[in-house]
Amino acid sequence: MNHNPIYVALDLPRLDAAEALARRIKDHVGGIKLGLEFFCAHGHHGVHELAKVGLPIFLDLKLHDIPNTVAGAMQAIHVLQPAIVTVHASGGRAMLEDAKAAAGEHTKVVAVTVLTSLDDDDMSAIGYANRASDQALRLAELAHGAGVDGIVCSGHEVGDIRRQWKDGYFVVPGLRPADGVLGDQKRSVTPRAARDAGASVLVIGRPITRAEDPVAAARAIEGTL
Ligand SMILES: O=C(O)c1cc(=O)[nH]c(=O)n1[C@@H]1O[C@H](COP(=O)(O)O)[C@@H](O)[C@H]1O
Repeated sequence: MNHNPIYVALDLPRLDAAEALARRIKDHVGGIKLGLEFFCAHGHHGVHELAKVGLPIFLDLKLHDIPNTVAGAMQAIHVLQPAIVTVHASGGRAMLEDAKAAAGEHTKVVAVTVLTSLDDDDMSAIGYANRASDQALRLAELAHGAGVDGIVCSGHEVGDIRRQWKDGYFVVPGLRPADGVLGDQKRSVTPRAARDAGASVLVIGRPITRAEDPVAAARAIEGTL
């Protein structure tokens, strides 16, 4: 892979700290992911500030609402020109179609299938009959049919999904180096395994942001790819 597929998840409460960390590690990652924690705290201003670092911005808003509302939200973020935006695949086909239609020309819309923090026990507790991997495959098929650019899934199912959707754009979070602390992630693989299975983007947060030396951690992970 020529370009660096790592998007660092800057799930940090402080804007100055997020910006400083992004500048330190920018030569070892390919993009910056800003999620709900960051966006709820710093909004458009925060995204504009982080965009100054010069890396593509992945706006992980995980939109999940009726089609009209999601389309309106997509339009409201045009001005931020994100490279990638997330919506939930379980919002349904019409929502996915309208999200894609409302997205900016250069924004990839990717649909979250089954969160990497969920395992098979969680699935039955939520009321899904399918196992997590089967449900991820099913939602990937729905997203493909709805015409979005790709999906978010775990490294456990990205290989199967890649076989069925050859040119899809696949974001894989929940990644941990071989000796990494899982925390709240339940469907985890190593960054290298996810890349080998067909991931387009590797989302990595705490293994870099909470490392004693984030630059060394990012460089070490980059070196395994
Ligand atoms: O959409 C996401 O990026 C996402 C989907 C998912 O299923 N699991 C998941 O962990 N994420 C995000 O990926 C990042 C993972 O962070 P770490 O567990 O710290 O590496 C977080 O910002 C999550 O919000």
